[in-house]
Amino acid sequence: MRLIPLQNEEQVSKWAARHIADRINHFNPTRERPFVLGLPTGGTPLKTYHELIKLYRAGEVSFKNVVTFNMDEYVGLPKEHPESYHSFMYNNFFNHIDIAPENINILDGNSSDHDAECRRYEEKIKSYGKIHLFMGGVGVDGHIAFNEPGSSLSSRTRIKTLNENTLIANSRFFDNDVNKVPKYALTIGVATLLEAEEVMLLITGHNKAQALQACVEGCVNHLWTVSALQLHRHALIVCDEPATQELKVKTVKYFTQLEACAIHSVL
Ligand SMILES: N[C@@H]1[C@@H](O)[C@H](O)[C@@H](COP(=O)(O)O)O[C@@H]1O
Repeated sequence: MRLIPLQNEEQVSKWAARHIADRINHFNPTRERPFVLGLPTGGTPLKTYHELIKLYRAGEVSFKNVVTFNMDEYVGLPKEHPESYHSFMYNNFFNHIDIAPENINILDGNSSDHDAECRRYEEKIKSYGKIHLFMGGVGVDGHIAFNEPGSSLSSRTRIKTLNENTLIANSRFFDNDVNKVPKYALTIGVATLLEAEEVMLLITGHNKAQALQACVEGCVNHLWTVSALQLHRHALIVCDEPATQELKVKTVKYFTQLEACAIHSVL
């Protein structure tokens, strides 16, 4: 695991955007051999999307030969709803870059057969071989994508019931009315995420401090699904200072020193 402790959200988003651009450019994708990028929604990655758009406009990266897979989508919310993850992705990212529409993959939360939709998604990922880089965020209770506490660490893409914490946290996007938040979502599984070649999580803010601690210092535990990252060969956590509040000083120092002198293997 690499932990990149930075000062603030702005630094986190610039670091993450630069990392994604570097990975794409190093891969040198073509139409026949695209770069496959996994993407999240949420407040945390918003600034990273803005930074990626800036890099694209500056000619420093192109998404022409990039295929994307989103982590999750609410069930039963129309695609056009302003809070659907479809709307989020198009409004905040896809409409501003040169990605081909046919290269965008987002789970369909309105399909008539959710199980078949989830199977289709897994098969589509497999058809590209693997996801090269999956960016993610984390919930206050340590969930990744919508893998709520207690989710199997070997789970695949499936329908999940959202727990009360998540409904309350996400009600901020639904007029602060918990009853307006969809009760179910389709989500990639923990195992789906772990199969990506590299996973980069963005963890910012005081309210994520316990999740970061569980991820870096805790035991691998299904109650904090983010801790499954410890099983990944190339897990990368980019965090700000407020998020490190629950970590031991020793832990932060250790990872800071590692970054200062590390030689990173090429994936
Ligand atoms: N399914 C999403 C997660 O993918 C996201 O990481 C989490 C935290 O979002 P935020 O970044 O807004 O705190 O929210 C939702 O539950």
